[in-house]
Amino acid sequence: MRTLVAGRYRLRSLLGRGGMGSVWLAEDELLGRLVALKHVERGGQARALAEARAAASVEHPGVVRVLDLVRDGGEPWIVLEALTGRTLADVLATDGPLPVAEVRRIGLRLLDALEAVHRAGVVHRDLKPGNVQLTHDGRVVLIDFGIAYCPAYDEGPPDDGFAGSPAYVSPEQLHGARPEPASDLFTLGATLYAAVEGRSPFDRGDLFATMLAVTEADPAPFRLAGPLRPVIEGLLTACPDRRFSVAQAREALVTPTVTSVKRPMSPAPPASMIKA
Ligand SMILES: Nc1ncnc2c1ncn2[C@@H]1O[C@H](COP(=O)(O)OP(=O)(O)OP(=O)(O)O)[C@@H](O)[C@H]1O
Repeated sequence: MRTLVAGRYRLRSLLGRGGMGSVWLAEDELLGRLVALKHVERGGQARALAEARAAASVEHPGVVRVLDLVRDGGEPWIVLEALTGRTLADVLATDGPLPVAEVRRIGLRLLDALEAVHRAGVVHRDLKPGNVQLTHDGRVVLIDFGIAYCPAYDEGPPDDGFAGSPAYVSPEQLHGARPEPASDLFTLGATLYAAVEGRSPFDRGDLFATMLAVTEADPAPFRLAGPLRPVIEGLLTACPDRRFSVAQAREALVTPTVTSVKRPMSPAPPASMIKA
């Protein structure tokens, strides 16, 4: 494994590995500071450029900062601010479900981040516990814009069929609908459910059953959410037009007495949309 990338970034240690590639802690030897380097191993230069542009178009403390996009031996590396801490997924795996007050704080910070993302015209499309970094200084940061939709650069809706994480996507994503901000609010609901209940609301063990649950079933029973249940249900409303907006979710999080919203049904996805 090379240790110096683009003649400047000295790789120090592996921070994480996902479906698209690996993320390294590195030292920027020119400026003498630490950065995170994401080696985009799948999808090549075009995918890396799309990911870097989508994240770079948002300037907000709740969104990972993109510093550069470099090539080394023809391979793309995204240079990101180095975040401390762990992902929400890691925290849940080791510590179990979080207290209501902490989930409320995370929810409010993620709403701020999503508002900035949507104001920039971007749809993240992959909000889930594994893409939320909780830093040591209390930041809640949205990472991984690998499948984000950014109309300023994308010519049309993504042609990748279903993309996202089945246990967290919205029903309309499963149907291949044009990406809309409302989808990120559904995935926020699924993420907050997981944070307070300790598991995905729709994961049924296998891919097909999980996708059916997203489109047809109610979330798994609430046991620990307490006052957060109404806002999570409002966000998990199947019909995007009736789903909670950022403003409604924020209001329900700060005054958790909103009446519970019944989650309407939506049709199952066509079999052609389902990838193994
Ligand atoms: N800027 C950063 N600072 C510190 N750690 C990071 C940073 N970005 C990502 N990571 C770590 O690297 C891991 C993988 O990052 P990321 O989710 O961007 O990769 P991916 O290949 O797109 O993953 P996935 O397939 O899970 O979506 C994250 O879970 C996180 O632990």
